[in-house]
Amino acid sequence: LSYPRGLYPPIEAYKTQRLKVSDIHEIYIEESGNPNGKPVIVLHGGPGGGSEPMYRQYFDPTAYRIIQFDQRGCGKSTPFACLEDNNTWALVEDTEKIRVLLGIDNWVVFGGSWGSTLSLAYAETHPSRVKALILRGIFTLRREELIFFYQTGASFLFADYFDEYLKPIPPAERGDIISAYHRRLTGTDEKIKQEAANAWTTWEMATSRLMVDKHKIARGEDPMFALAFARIENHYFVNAGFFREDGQLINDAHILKNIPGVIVQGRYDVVCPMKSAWDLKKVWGDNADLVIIPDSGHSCSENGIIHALVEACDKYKDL
Ligand SMILES: CNCC(=O)c1nnc(C(C)(C)C)o1
Repeated sequence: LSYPRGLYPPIEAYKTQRLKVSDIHEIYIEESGNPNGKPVIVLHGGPGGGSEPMYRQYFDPTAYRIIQFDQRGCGKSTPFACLEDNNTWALVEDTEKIRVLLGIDNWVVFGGSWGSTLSLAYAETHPSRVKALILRGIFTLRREELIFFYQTGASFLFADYFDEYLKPIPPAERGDIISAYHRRLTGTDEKIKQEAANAWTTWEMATSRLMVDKHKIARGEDPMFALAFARIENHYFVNAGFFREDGQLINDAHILKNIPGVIVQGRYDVVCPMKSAWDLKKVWGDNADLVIIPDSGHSCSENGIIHALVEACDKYKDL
């Protein structure tokens, strides 16, 4: 299969700033591209994954004012890996605070994986602020999604890496792996905490692409990245995403009916299986263009995913 569209060239931020968003949290914000361009907010995954310079490259830098930030407790936002006062609705309001700070009326909202979760939570709360949604690897944090990836499901396809993910958890606790990891990721034994963070993160890095990428797996051994990623992800999961009900983001997707959007979904995404993209499309309706990439997994760096995301960003750059 050929995917002619690639990333735009790497660019640097032209402005960075920090914004105090609560008594304890301060977030790090970057702007790049064209200061007078069409604004787009880029919501990173995880939660707790932090933003990346590569995320700027989906956008035509002459057309877009690209805004990124590190969500609470990760990347350059502080305090590092902090779970206190860290929840979905606080991040939705942080996104609004950034919009107001930057003097933006409405914007394109771009997010993959957890970033798609946060994009949906934001758009369903502030629909009038969203010109279009560009989403990848739909994750709505339903119980069935968490069970599939963290308990039983993906384990059938990546049985080898699943055994590594199980290693820090004794057999007696394997009936509820997310809770078992929670005890270790929030405990007082720093060695056990780091070992759990590395194993949790490596599981996700190993399963993120159609073809296992040893280089990507290495991120699981980056102690700082793994600690924030694992602690914050697990915290959101044990709290079921802080939603009022299981399936809230799908149930409320009728709110998006008049918002145009593109959903880019890898057919073989085992981290955020395509059922969630399908269920979302059925409620969001005709304004959602579902693009299933036949030979991709979860990662935003798969060739087919990049091609479709760059096409989607070009489609909305004149909105
Ligand atoms: C369930 N978490 C999926 C997610 O949001 C995610 N997966 N990998 C990432 C990073 C690219 C941020 C590492 O985020």
